[in-house]
Amino acid sequence: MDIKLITLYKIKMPMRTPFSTHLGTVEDREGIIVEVTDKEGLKGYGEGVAFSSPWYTEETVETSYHMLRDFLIPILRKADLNHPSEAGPLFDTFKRNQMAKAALETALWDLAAKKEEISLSRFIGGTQERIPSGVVVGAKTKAEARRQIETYLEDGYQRVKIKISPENDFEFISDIRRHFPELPLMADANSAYTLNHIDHLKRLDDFGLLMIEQPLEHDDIVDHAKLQKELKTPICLDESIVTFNDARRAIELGSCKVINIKIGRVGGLGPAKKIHDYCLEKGIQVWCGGMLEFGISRAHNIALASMEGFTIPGDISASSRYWEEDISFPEVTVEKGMIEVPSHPGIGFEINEKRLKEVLVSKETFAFEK
Ligand SMILES: O=C(O)CCC(=O)C1=CC=C[C@@H](O)[C@@H]1C(=O)O
Ligand SMILES: [Mg+2]
Repeated sequence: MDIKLITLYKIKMPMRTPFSTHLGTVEDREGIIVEVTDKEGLKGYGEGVAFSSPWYTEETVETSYHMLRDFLIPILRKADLNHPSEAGPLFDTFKRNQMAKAALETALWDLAAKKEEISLSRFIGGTQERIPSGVVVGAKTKAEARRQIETYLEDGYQRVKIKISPENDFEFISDIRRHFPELPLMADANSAYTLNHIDHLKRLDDFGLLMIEQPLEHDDIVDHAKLQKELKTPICLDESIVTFNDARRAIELGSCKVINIKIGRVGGLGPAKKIHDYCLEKGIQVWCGGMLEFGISRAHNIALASMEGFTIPGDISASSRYWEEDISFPEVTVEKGMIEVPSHPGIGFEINEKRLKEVLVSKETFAFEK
């Protein structure tokens, strides 16, 4: 792919409103932007979506940076890649660290699509020109959740996801159902329950949730299979699916009826596409998850979600959901509940250089000699 240099930008930006789950609250979002420049001067962009601390998965901004600088960029230096799909298997020489791998791998996909002068969506086989948009409410109180939902429905979002735990689930969900009986609603537990909560969780079946996301442990598929047999509500796996084989095994065991595909969590666009294709073949529904991300990762999500199997609205919301001003432009907007898939080459968004400078923490460049 004739790479000339790679630049890592570490950035930090305040969120418009803090995002809370039972595991903690994010107020300032740190991240890594990866810029890969080829010998013609074309630039591809990826984003490291790990958080500052390891509350969601074991990765952090610092572990991702370490992996990129000390392992992934060096391995890419020695390789002679012809196509971005070769990066995933190459990076799998190293165990896990999926978000670090995805940050670099997605930049290669963007670069390759730009070289072909087609949109990333078309390059990966996307077929949808517009994708349905859902939004996540990360509120601490039910009054705040209700206020946020009202605003999001006015903005046209097609589906709402709320964060739950055994301490707040009935209070939140029954309040929302009372005010919004027809709302397409789902709940994300981020592993707040155990199998001892089976009877408690069965009672949630009455609320007509679209699905419950990751109720049990972050690395479990066995107990989820037991739970799914007891619940009418479909289980969606998020944290448990880190590789293609995790998805294959979970489907074989009956651990879920839906999978949330996050490019960062599974190590890149190549693995994300492979999981999508397998789920489509097996009749398992998929949707594209979010990581409170900046515009680069959001753009990759839009391209992924344009693939045939992504029929459920994902956690892909407008840039303004999280940011006063993003590091890319144009802003992602939601019109009548839909986001347009760009048709420009690559991800179809440009870097907002002024904003990038404002939020920059550090910048490091790695030259490739060949
Ligand atoms: O990016 C978005 O809009 C949604 C983000 C979101 O819901 C999540 C991001 C990261 C960790 C979690 O709390 C949650 C999820 O589990 O999907
Ligand atoms: Mg989740």
